[in-house]
Amino acid sequence: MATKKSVGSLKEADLKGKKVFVRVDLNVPLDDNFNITDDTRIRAAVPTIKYLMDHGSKVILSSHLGRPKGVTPKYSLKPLVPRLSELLGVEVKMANDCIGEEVEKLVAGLPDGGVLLLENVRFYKEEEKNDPEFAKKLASLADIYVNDAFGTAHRAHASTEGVAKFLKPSVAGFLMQKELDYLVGAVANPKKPFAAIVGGSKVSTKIGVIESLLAKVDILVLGGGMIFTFYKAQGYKVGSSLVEEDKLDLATSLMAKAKEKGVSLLLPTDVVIADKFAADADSKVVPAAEIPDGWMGLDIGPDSIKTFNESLDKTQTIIWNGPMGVFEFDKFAAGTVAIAKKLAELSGKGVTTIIGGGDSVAAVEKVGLADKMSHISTGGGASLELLEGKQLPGVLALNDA
Ligand SMILES: Nc1ncnc2c1ncn2[C@@H]1O[C@H](COP(=O)(O)OP(=O)(O)O)[C@@H](O)[C@H]1O
Ligand SMILES: O=C(OP(=O)(O)O)[C@H](O)COP(=O)(O)O
Repeated sequence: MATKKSVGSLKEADLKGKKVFVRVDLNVPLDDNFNITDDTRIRAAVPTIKYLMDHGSKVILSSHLGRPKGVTPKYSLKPLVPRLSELLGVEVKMANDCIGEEVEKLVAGLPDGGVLLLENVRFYKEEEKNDPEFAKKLASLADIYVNDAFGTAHRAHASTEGVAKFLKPSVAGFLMQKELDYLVGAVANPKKPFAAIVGGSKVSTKIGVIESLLAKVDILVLGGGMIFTFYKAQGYKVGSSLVEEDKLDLATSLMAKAKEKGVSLLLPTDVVIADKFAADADSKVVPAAEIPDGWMGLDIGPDSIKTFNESLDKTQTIIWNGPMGVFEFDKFAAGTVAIAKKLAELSGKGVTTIIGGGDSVAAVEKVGLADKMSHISTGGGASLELLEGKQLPGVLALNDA
């Protein structure tokens, strides 16, 4: 079955004076003093909220923060109110709960265009259990449901899935639609040649993505910790690099599958090795097949960067998931930085560049190139599931267009 891409549109909904329950993903990182260290997800939620405000809706925002077990003040959404208010240009009201009488009163007092933020929906265990009675209580607050929480769309929870059953219309917000357009649309009908770059630590977490992409791409570039399993499968010495011994046959079969499908599979030809897993490790560049005992590969080497760049120059669509090396250590960030720079450069030339969530987004942000890409996903797990060809419960629950 094709992944659901088309869902009811927010633009078709009658919004004036309506109470709209909007599930957003405001699960942002906070430091020990409750300062927001990355507000990307808040900014990404703004277009839908503003649209609803401008169309006279009473906006009820719901989100989770972290993974609390019961009511946990540390996971309150209150610290987000000032930034949200600033971005929206209104004073956002905060509820101390997400259901119940006090919340109902606050909703009743909302003017058209007003915004109320409900407290962390995961303070109730019923949320993650997708309890229908709890979903019904959430739904009873509103007339319409909008799901804009792409980052949580792979969870079948009460506020992301259950609530849609009790409210009509239930539609996707603009962020959700944009994520689907890129991660489903661009991948299903890419401008060709189409390349995927897959990195990250382990083959095991990316098998589904690699298999699914092998059916679609012209070029598959592999980097990160997973390459050593591919090297070992070819009989190379890998020193103390990360290897998944139980995935050697799988690596061999993925290489065979690429050949069978005519996909150009590119593995790094040289690697940056280290004498220990540390920021201050001794390092040197060696050919991929010559990693000495006691050394581990932590980044792709300069020759590989050159070859990868030359291949990427020929493409029209690129999707990237997973860093090329241990980019958290500056010494081993060059491969990841080079790929980020190449994608930024190609975006400027009209190539569609999609960053599929997770650590690759952190890497692109670290080098300040986030705004140069065609699309940066706000969901790690959710984008991975989409790229694997899975359906997202939060999307399936919405009314079809
Ligand atoms: N050669 C390597 N050896 C060990 N770890 C690596 C290597 N290359 C990358 N990594 C690590 O992989 C992690 C990201 O992996 P993963 O979670 O699979 O990526 P993503 O979050 O983008 O999907 C990073 O923390 C990075 O340090
Ligand atoms: O941060 C999130 O996921 P992500 O780290 O995979 O992008 C989402 O807010 C989902 O959170 P969850 O994984 O606790 O359900």
